[in-house]
Amino acid sequence: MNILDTIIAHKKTEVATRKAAVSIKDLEARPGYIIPVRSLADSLLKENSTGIIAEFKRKSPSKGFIKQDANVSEITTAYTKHGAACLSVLTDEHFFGGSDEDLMQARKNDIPILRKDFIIDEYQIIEAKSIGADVILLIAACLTPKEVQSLATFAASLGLETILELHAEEELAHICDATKIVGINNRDLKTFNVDIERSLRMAERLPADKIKIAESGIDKIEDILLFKQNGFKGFLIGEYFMKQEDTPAL
Ligand SMILES: O=P(O)(O)OC[C@@H](O)[C@@H](O)c1c[nH]c2ccccc12
Repeated sequence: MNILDTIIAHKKTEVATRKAAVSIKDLEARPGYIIPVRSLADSLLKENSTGIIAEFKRKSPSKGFIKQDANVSEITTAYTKHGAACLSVLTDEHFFGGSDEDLMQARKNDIPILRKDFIIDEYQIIEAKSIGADVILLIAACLTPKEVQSLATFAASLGLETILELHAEEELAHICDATKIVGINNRDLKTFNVDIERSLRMAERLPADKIKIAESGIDKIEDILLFKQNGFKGFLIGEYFMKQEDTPAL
């Protein structure tokens, strides 16, 4: 089993446990459920947008701990103050050391928030809304095209946007009407190899009407300029920011 298979197997058990513990009715009654949703698409298409999607990530299976004692409130507020277009908060506990609580703390910032997790079930989308997320991620490598279509349509019915994450050309068939934002992950989630050029190669193959985001391994302004020249509107950056002693100016 590769790491992605391991994560998904674990996620299935986790979702079953969560479903048994908290009913959908209880999720819908949470205060976060009724707060207005902020649009990532609108934020990225603003003329003066930095396009930066700044991620809060304590650890990852590929890197281990990046910043174990990181303070989510301080870091996400600094990201927002320095012009991030969106926050991304890992909520997966087991592999990434995140939590729903982290996202709820980040929610005090008035910009869109991506719930970064491995979504395989509608329940997790209701959960995302209940903790104040605006955007969810659907990863093509662990879903069928039909599942993407159905989960993205469900998210839209709750007012949430979806980023469809692609890595390989074979996954282009996962693109559907319900997903207007497409992220290209430069990191292969099965091997952890990072190749920045991947975004550029895949970009040529994407329909023109999709908003394009480059994800992972970005640590230079030159990378961002190159992505911009190739039509990317968003740049998802985690490790580079999390490794800084001070949160860097954008
Ligand atoms: O830390 P990086 O290399 O800047 O990458 C951020 C983000 O792209 C990465 O965390 C990510 C992209 N897709 C994912 C899916 C699940 C977990 C994590 C991810």
